[in-house]
Amino acid sequence: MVFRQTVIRLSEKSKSKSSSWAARQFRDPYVKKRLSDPMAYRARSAFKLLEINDDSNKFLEYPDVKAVVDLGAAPGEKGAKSKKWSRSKPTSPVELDYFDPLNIDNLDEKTGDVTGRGTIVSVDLLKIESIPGVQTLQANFLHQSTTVTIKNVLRNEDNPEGKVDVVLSDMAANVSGNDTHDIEESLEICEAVFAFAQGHLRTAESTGRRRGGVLLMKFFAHPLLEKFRDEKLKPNFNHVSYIKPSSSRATSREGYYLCQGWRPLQT
Ligand SMILES: C[S@@+](CC[C@H](N)C(=O)[O-])C[C@H]1O[C@@H](n2cnc3c(N)ncnc32)[C@H](O)[C@@H]1O
Repeated sequence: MVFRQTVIRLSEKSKSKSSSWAARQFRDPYVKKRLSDPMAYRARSAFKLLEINDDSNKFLEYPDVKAVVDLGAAPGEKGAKSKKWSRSKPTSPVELDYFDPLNIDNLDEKTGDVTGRGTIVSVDLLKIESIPGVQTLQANFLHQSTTVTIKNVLRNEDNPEGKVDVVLSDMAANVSGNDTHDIEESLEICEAVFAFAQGHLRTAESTGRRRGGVLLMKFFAHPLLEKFRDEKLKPNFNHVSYIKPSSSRATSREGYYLCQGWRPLQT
């Protein structure tokens, strides 16, 4: 498997730039254009992420957020069907075929240079088209070797332990129609994501922020998932909330747990 190397250059300039991330995003006419046209987004999750970030004390925008792991990152049906998603050379800025919703790499769309403050690793069973500034990995997250690979990608001289500041999981198995089976799969994925957080998430204490160390995960509503939240998430995070973004289909039983402030019971 091939990785596109992220160029990491930490500068005061890029740090201050990133703090006004959302404001810039919404002022940017090209982003506005893409917001007005959902088909121009590679992934529907970009909308959910923007919405959740905006409504939740903008957890992605802290300058200390330098490593993000994005699980289940391949575009959904809508994005994949979009013609605009092809990798052909864009003829004008509004036809750019990528959008990094995290923007932590501060990609210069004109030059293609990446001058950001950190690393994004995107993982999916399906192939993810390359995104400038993002390291993509086609792999089964449930395999232990995937975790090892992610850690190796995250490791660098600024992050020798391969720690993560934010873990995002939009992973979900295909709905089978068998409720018991679908819930079991959702639980299995959530347990695996939690186990990854246990090994890799930076603690709130080490960031000096009560809400530092963030895990945002998709789940399918069911009492077993509530039990998981009460037994695993609540005791290990300072703040856990349930989120149903308006951009998530009302008919879907999907929801998100936003867990902020990792304070593991056992390290
Ligand atoms: C809801 S889709 C993600 C959609 C995408 N984030 C978007 O908004 O367009 C769920 C994704 O999780 C991925 N997935 C499910 N199980 C996985 C696993 N064990 N390892 C990696 N990816 C997985 C699927 O391949 C699928 O692309």
